[in-house]
Amino acid sequence: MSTMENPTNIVWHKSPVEKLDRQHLLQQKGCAIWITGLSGSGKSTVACALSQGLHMRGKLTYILDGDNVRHGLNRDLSFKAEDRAENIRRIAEVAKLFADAGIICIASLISPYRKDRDVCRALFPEGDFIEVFMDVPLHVCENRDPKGLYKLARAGKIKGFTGVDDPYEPPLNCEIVLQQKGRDCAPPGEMAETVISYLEEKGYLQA
Ligand SMILES: Nc1ncnc2c1ncn2[C@@H]1O[C@H](COP(=O)(O)OS(=O)(=O)O)[C@@H](OP(=O)(O)O)[C@H]1O
Ligand SMILES: Nc1ncnc2c1ncn2[C@@H]1O[C@H](COP(=O)(O)OP(=O)(O)O)[C@@H](O)[C@H]1O
Repeated sequence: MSTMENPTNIVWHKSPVEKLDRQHLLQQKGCAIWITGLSGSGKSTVACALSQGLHMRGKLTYILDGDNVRHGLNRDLSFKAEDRAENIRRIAEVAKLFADAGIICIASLISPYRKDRDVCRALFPEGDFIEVFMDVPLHVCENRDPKGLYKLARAGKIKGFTGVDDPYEPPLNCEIVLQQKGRDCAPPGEMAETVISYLEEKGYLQA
C-alpha cells in the first residue's frame, strides 16, 4: 500500500505518562501558535519575541520556522503548491507532537493556502490551534526585502514567489490579527504581548 493511505495493522500504544501529566509538570497547556503571512511580514521576528516573552514567564516554547525546517526535515520540498502543502502538513504534525508534549509550539511559515491551514487546524483539539495573521501589506514586505528575494522575484530570477507570481490567501476567521498601526508596524514585543494576553485569557499559561 502507498504511504498516503491509512496505516493498517498498527495499534496506538498508550504511555503511562500522558499529556495532562506533562502539562501539570510544566504548568501550561500545549498548543500550536500558527503564524502565517507574506515573506518579510515579520513572522520570524514575532515568533522570537513571543518565545522570549513566554520564556521569561517560565513557559516552555519551541519555534518551528519554515526557513529552518526546510534545511532539514523538509529539505526535499520545493515551493510548488503540492510541496508547500506537504511542508505545512509535516510542520503541523510536528507541532501536534510538541503540543502533546505540553509545549507551546510556535510555527512560523508563509502557509499561503487557506485549505492547507484548515487541514492543520483539524489535527488539533478545539482551541489548541491558534492562527495568527501578519496583516502587513505586500508593499511594506517588499520594501523591507531583507533577503533580496522580492527583487529577484520581480526580476524573474525566482519563479512562483508568494505575493509576486504565487498566491497568498489571508485567513478569513483567525484567532489573532497583527496589523500595521497607521503607517508603522507595532514593535515585535508589543505584538508578542498581544499573543501572550490571548494565551493568558484562554488559560494556556496554567495547567
Ligand atoms: N518561491 C518562494 N515563495 C516564497 N518564499 C520563498 C520562495 N523561495 C524561497 N523562499 C524563502 O522560503 C521561505 C518560505 O518558506 P515557508 O516554508 O515558510 O513557505 S511555505 O509555507 O511552504 O509557503 C521564505 O522565508 P520568509 O521570508 O521567512 O517567509 C523565503 O525566504
Ligand atoms: N514589527 C516590525 N516592525 C518593523 N520591522 C519589522 C517588524 N518585524 C520584522 N521587521 C523587519 O522585517 C524584516 C522581515 O522580518 P522577518 O521576521 O524575517 O519576516 P518573515 O519571517 O515573515 O519573513 C526584518 O528585516 C525585520 O527586522
